[in-house]
Amino acid sequence: VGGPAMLASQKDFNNAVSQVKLLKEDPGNEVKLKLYALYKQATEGPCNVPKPGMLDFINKTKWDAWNALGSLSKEAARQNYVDLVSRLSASSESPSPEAPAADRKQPESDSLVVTSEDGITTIRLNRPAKKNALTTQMYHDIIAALQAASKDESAITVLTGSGDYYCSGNDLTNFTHLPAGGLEEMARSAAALLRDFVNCFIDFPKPLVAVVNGPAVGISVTILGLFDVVYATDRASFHTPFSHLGQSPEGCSSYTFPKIMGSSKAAEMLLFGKKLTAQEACAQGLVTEVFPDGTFQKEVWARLKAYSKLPPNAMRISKQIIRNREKEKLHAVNAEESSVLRERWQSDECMNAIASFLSRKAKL
Ligand SMILES: CCCC/C=C/CC(=O)SCCNC(=O)CCNC(=O)[C@H](O)C(C)(C)COP(=O)(O)OP(=O)(O)OC[C@H]1O[C@@H](n2cnc3c(N)ncnc32)[C@H](O)[C@@H]1OP(=O)(O)O
Repeated sequence: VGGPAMLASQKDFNNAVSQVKLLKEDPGNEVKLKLYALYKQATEGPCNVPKPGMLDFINKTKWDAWNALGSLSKEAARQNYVDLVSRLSASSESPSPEAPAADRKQPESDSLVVTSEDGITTIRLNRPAKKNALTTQMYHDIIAALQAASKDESAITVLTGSGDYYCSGNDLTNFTHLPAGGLEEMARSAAALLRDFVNCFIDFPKPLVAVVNGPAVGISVTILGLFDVVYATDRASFHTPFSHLGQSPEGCSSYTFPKIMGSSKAAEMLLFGKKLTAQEACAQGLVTEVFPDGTFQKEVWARLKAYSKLPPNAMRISKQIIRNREKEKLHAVNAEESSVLRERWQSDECMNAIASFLSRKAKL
């Protein structure tokens, strides 16, 4: 998806190692620890040396930082090291510390806005005139934004929407741009994109928060089961009209929804398209907390800013413990859901439903 970004070379890495020694300002212990861990990972690979004893405090702290990088590849660690040094060099030359996302590759279109501030990377769906419906380009951009956020300096990542909707799900006109290979090829490439997109949520290593600023439809609802926390305005609703569209569940919801809310509540949503209010979604465990619309943004962001000051490694590790044993299962579910949808998208039921929406005969 989108092709892998070019990773830093050994020469870039060696230059960065020399550059660290020339930094004008001491970057502080936390950053030095991160540099140490990345250096070890880049040169020796994952930590497999014995853990120092409790009283060997300094070496134990260093070991913890290295070990927290888990199975990060040598190449990715080298890239992260080079990025970190380049940020440190830039900030020791310029007085502006508020640009942690300046080196982030910006999305290809204005329909997605990615910012990083106060330890929070925010990915904002920005197509309010179309209720933030997800175009093919937006899926690619969200994948890239999540990949960048997983490596940046922020502690927490947030997905939210601009305007009155959170997201109206897949842009139904995505299905009207038939490639040369016809419907079959369209369904194949959409299924591959869906699988990559959902995999990024399954694998995302940091706390991931949905700030649901309005109604949510389709895939924007199903992936909520892969978020760590979901805050919603009391104006939000949660709608998965798959049967109406001749489609079937995705985003691992066929597994996460029954687990979260019990099989019969999940079936009412996923089979019959029952739309939940924010309060109902909260009572069923899909939403963490509902806020009055008037104070939603203020209350939620104040809370997230406070959470973003918590030790980031502790949050990552806690997330790993909570989620890791499920990962294999989730990847299998995602693969199955994507493959079933590949068939569904070629069905008459689905084509008729989409044609009906596009010709304005039906609204959900
Ligand atoms: C490759 C991965 C594929 C993953 C598959 C995922 C499956 C899903 O996500 S299924 C869910 C698909 N979504 C829908 O079916 C929602 C369709 N939209 C609606 O029913 C309504 O637009 C609404 C209930 C969301 C909002 O109704 P409202 O009356 O308030 O506003 P509208 O005038 O209808 O919308 C404004 C504007 O936005 C366009 N639009 C809204 N949603 C979509 C959409 N999902 N796809 C394409 N376009 C959408 C709508 O057509 C209007 O456009 P115009 O102003 O140009 O008429």
